[in-house]
Amino acid sequence: MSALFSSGVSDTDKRKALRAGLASGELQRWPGAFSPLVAKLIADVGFEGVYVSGAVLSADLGLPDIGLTTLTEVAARGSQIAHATDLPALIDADTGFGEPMSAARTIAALEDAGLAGCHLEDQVNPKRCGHLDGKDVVPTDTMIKRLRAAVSARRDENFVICARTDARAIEGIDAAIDRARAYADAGADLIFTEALRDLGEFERFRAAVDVPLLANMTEFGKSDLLTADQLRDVGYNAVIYPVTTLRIAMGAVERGLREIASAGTQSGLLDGMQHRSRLYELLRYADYNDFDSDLFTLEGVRS
Ligand SMILES: C[C@](O)(C(=O)O)[C@H](CC(=O)O)C(=O)O
Ligand SMILES: [Mg+2]
Repeated sequence: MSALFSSGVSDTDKRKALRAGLASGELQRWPGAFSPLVAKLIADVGFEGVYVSGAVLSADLGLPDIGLTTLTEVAARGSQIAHATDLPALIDADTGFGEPMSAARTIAALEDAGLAGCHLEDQVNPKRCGHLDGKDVVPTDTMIKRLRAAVSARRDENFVICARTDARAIEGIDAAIDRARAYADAGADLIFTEALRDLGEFERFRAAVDVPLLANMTEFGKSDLLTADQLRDVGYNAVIYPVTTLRIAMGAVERGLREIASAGTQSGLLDGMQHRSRLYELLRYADYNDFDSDLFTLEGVRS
């Protein structure tokens, strides 16, 4: 069981766990945590890791996902989420927050923040959601510079640097595969294959690239929603559900607010709510009480 106050597993050990998961041949499932509390729930339900989404981080601040957030904001929220769980957390670093030297600094900041890895994408700035039209990619050699800078700044060799290619929707699948190969040669540990259409495209990617691959099962986008079994059978190594928990929560919040506005009470909503006792269980309320009473007893002994 994890420690109180913060994670009981060191950043180094989480990174080793992430690497081991990627090498295990088992599909690593990383739902997005929109808060530290959600990260605790993800661990409790039994997933292998936690994802910290840029789209969610922006939306949570009331902003669209168009590259407005700063490294400081992303690293700070990432740190809160990463330290709330014993699971490794992979964070969305967008385009690296600037030119290659800034991408390098991003890696240092995210390592310091306790993340187990991050992804950098080959979009131009300002970036867009990978499932929307109107995005664009930088030339391959520009992305390679971004990646090389990132890799050279890494101090913990186990920190996972994932390269995301957005090229499928712009240049087609063959170009996306060529880019993935080039990014792996530049030192990427994992390739995020953004906005592939269907199972056949995931299969093509898997057959063409021999580094670990990550699938993005985001809703209302360009990709079919494939099951974990389908992705496992194709040989993908990791899957993220980046915005899913936020969409579930916001759907419920909106329905609830409308009911309170119309019915004048929330009493019809109680069955759908997380109970106070379940919240306290997740937060380990009783363990904090024990900790506190131990302290109290200790003081009693001293006086
Ligand atoms: C994975 C992603 O980069 C994110 O920020 O979570 C988004 C998800 C989304 O907007 O649905 C993306 O795919 O660009
Ligand atoms: Mg993103």
